[in-house]
Amino acid sequence: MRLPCLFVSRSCKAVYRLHQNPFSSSVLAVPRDQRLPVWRSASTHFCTDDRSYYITTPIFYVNASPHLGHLYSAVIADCLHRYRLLQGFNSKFSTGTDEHGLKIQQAAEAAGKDPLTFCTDVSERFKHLFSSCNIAYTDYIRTTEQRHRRAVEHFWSVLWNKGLIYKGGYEGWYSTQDESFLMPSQVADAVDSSGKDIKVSLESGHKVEWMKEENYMFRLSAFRSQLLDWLRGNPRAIQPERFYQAVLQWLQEDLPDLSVSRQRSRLHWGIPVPGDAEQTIYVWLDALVNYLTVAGYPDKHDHWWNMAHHIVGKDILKFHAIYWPSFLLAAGLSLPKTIYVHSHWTVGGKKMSKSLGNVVDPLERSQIFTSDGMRYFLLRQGVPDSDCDYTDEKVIKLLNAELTDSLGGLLNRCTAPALNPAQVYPSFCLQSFPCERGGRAVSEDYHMLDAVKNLPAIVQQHYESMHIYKALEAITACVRQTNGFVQRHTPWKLDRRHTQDQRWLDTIIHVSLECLRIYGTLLQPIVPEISNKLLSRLGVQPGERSLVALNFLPRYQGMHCPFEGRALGLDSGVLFSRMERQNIDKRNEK
Ligand SMILES: Nc1ncnc2c1ncn2[C@@H]1O[C@H](COP(=O)(O)OP(=O)(O)OP(=O)(O)O)[C@@H](O)[C@H]1O
Repeated sequence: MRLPCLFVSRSCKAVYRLHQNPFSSSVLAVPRDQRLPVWRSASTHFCTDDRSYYITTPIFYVNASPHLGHLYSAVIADCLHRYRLLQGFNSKFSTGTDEHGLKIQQAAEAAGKDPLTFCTDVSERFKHLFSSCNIAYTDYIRTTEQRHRRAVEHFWSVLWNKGLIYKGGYEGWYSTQDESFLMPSQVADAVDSSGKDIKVSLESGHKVEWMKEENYMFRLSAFRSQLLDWLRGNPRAIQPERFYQAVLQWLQEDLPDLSVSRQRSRLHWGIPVPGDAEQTIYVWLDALVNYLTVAGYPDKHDHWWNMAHHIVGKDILKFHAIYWPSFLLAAGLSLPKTIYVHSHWTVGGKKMSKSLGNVVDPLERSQIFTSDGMRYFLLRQGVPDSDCDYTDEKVIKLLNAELTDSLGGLLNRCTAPALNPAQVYPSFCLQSFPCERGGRAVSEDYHMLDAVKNLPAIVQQHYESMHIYKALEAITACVRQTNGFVQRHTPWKLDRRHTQDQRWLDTIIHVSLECLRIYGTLLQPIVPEISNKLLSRLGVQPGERSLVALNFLPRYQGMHCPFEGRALGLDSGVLFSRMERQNIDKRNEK
């Protein structure tokens, strides 16, 4: 049975500041049994209690080309989507572009293009980036599409008919850059580049202006207690925990009604308010509804919507954790199951952003470091709780150490004709590596087996909580252990002419290939091309790569191993080529 699941994500401005934390380097504790573990039924079943799962990811604002931060949101969502597919879910993964609003109206004017042509051009750049980086979305939505307009108009009418939108006057601070309203306490004095006194948002640093106009207001203030009930009853609704706490804190503050329209004379690039051609719907209300549009709203949508999970940058948390759930409660719709929040990529300690112009071009970097190289770096170094500074040096060092040397080196050792002249998955000998002591294996080898046996469950737990870097930490630690296993037993010194040696040599290779099979399978959501290359080299067929019933080293448990004796796949070269600083500098100069 295929199970449903959908991802959606969206872009916007910085409204939240966090202290930069050093990376957590927690090494996952793998349970150890000092009595030399004898394990049974190691087959790992990835089940969730609720077999119907639905998850979503952001749409990106098209006022400029994509940068590395945008790719990061998409890669996280893609990784989780692929993970669900490998579990046998029917996963729906939605991304796309947010195309209305004053900033786009202004950017199009500046570019001398009509807004739709401008949006189409930038939207295509996002699509191109995503296809270059293997972002396997199933739905791509543009907020300028007719299906979305219909959904927004319907949504608005539901809120209006319930009396939750009313016509009123808005007067207050507004940041066009952030497309957001601010309380007086969120505004500070500043001086612009020409020495003029201005007011800025304390959170984003962007200029704010006093705005006074008649428009439609949403009764946000009516939803505070329902939001608190929702969060208190669902402590894992917003992850990581620090962001959940931040939202609870915001809910202690003032929650005034929200202006949800603009005068059309100021903003014409947007969806008109149904029944009032003088007003345009607020870009955030418009954009957030994209998640529903993709789910099928206003037609049949429950199937997907009741299982929605969002991936968002911390800059758009307030929109997703306060405004969006309030809109949904108002419309009588269920709330997202989880809002996964990630932090920012910085350059020299400053948030990478279009406005600051300190962006890293993700397309160019993925051409240099490969798509999988970039994906691996972003997911291995990106920590949801804290910001991370980007440098090319970090990428080179990480990829060379973990993909080229550690994983690639292990595969190369175990498949090279010198150690594996028959080019097969060799036999495992239980006498050489018995469940109890007495063979040629030593205690570290048993610990390694135990660690690799437990790895799928540990990785699953980290994928579930979006701590992908922890999943990679755990995999890397196991790869290191397997390299240590090979190094310790120096199979190249064994003499194939002696039966005992030959059996032990084959066993060492068999165990190492089994470890590699587990690593390759678990890495599929992160580095799909590298995993495919690795698994194909091991002779693992596409139908044998699922996370369901991933059974490590069945021969150790006295079970049949379908790979034993099977010919290896073709050698298609090194797993991941070494990155040389000079070559990258030369490419950068071009
Ligand atoms: N530096 C970053 N690190 C990680 N993710 C980012 C970063 N910048 C943007 N994002 C992701 O992209 C989304 C939207 O970003 P947006 O289009 O507003 O870009 P921006 O560079 O922040 O724009 P601006 O410079 O105009 O503020 C964010 O919510 C987040 O998901």
